[in-house]
Amino acid sequence: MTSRLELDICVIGAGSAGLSLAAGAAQLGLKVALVEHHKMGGDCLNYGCVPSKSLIAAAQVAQTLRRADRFGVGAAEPVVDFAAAMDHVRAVIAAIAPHDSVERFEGLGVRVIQAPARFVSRDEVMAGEIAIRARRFVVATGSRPVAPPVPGLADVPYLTNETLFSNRARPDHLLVVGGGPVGLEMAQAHRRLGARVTVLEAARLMGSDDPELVDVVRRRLASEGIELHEQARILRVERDGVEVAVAIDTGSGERRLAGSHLLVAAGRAPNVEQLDLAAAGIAATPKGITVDKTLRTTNRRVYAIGDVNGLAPFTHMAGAQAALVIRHALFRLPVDVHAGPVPRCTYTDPELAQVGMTEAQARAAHGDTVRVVRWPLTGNDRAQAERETEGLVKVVTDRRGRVLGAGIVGARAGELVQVWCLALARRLKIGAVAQMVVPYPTLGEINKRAAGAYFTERLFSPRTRRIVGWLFRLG
Ligand SMILES: Cc1cc2nc3c(=O)[nH]c(=O)nc-3n(C[C@H](O)[C@H](O)[C@H](O)COP(=O)(O)OP(=O)(O)OC[C@H]3O[C@@H](n4cnc5c(N)ncnc54)[C@H](O)[C@@H]3O)c2cc1C
Ligand SMILES: NC(=O)c1ccc[n+]([C@@H]2O[C@H](COP(=O)([O-])OP(=O)(O)OC[C@H]3O[C@@H](n4cnc5c(N)ncnc54)[C@H](O)[C@@H]3O)[C@@H](O)[C@H]2O)c1
Repeated sequence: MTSRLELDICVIGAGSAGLSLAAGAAQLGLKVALVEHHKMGGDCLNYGCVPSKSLIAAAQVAQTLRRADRFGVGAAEPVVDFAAAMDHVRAVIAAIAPHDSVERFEGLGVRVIQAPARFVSRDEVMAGEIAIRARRFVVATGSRPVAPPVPGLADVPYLTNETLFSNRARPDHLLVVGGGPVGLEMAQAHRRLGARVTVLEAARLMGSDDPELVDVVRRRLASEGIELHEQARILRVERDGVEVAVAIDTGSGERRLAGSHLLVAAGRAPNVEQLDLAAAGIAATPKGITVDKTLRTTNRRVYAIGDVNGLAPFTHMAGAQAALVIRHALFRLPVDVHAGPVPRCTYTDPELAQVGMTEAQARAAHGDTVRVVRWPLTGNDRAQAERETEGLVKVVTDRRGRVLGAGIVGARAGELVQVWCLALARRLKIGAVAQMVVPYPTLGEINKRAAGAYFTERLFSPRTRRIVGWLFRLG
């Protein structure tokens, strides 16, 4: 029997975006419902960030053992219990799950409804047997892995991020389709845990990142024994006994690669099919629900945040978009989703982090007036101490020194990039970072040194030397 609910806000989807929105709105005193048809926590907790970073951590331990002799500690080929590594992944998910749980959200005053939601009109949603009317709806239904249109793919068993972390037997040979963040993070983790790994990428690895920085990652992956095929067009996929075989066009002919497992990590599609968006007058493209700068859809009562709008498919951006909707819908403040920087980090080893424009984007926008400064990790004492000297920071500014973007490849790049996130968010000039006093010896010093490099030429120029000489002799 249908029951009715009248609310201030109805949030559809309990992933990173929906949870942040529901928690914020409920704590501000609104009557909120959160509708989720599957697992609380969505992709990030169950099939995305959390399991992938947990597996990467296990793989890092294995790699540290292998390379311990550089520190005078006996190196050993680690004995990897793959199922136990997956138990570790499960345990991390379980440790974080209470934070995203029904119990916690009900404790915050949110009505959690575990059912699929769909629009029935511009201002009503059906969630199972509950008809919900609300002043505002927020669609936060996320995305799912896409299967590329490869002949034969539908007829072979393959893994995606939704099934990979349930696999408890180490693949003998993992074939990975896609050289984006999912493909590369998981390729390296599996390689380090003892699998043979081959990556097949249709274009180039990490296509949206700065090629100079990607090169450092590429070299490391190859040196660890991962077979990388870029510009590889997959012709077909087929079964080969118990194995899966992929035929690729290498440009100079066909090549056949057989593996024990196939992971498809070839991009994402928004979860919109079940929502009956047309019933609510909400427009969408294959990339996601169409939103304006306030994250409102073509139905002004409805917002769309997180992966489902296709703007910036990252957990931190899902949270940031939830905060914008709270500002706009609850506090009636102006917001612009395009105004702030979008940082990202791929957690390969070395990590590759980027915020703001890459050099190519900056040159396209500002021409040759941009300035580029770099600082290598070899020039950092802490990196030397830890034998983590591969990588660099690269900062791009406009001609007045305003920071346009920064990219870092190296150990803990995701942590190191944060100062540049602040610089971009506050529209700082590079001098602000150069003047910062930071503890020695830290990896973070590379940021200050890169910023300092911007001024080196001018600081130690003949003109400055003349001025200093003159000033010094004055007294
Ligand atoms: C392997 C992997 C690793 C990743 N690693 C990182 C990382 O390190 N850092 C990072 O920032 N990002 C990472 N991401 C991306 C990140 O996971 C996503 O950007 C984030 O989870 C998006 O959150 P969301 O709330 O928009 O969607 P989701 O987390 O997908 O949540 C959407 C929720 O809506 C529910 N839902 C869908 N349709 C309906 C319906 N009709 N009714 C009710 N409920 C519905 C779903 O069940 C789901 O729970 C990773 C992604 C993957 C796949
Ligand atoms: N560290 C992180 O922040 C992190 C980690 C993992 C995933 N994510 C997010 O998850 C999303 C999905 O990641 P992803 O890596 O699956 O997608 P992606 O779109 O970033 O990369 C997919 C790659 O697959 C390639 N590809 C597509 N079709 C192919 C084919 N037929 N044959 C060979 N290669 C093909 C593409 O050229 C591309 O390089 C991303 O948007 C990312 O933001 C983030």
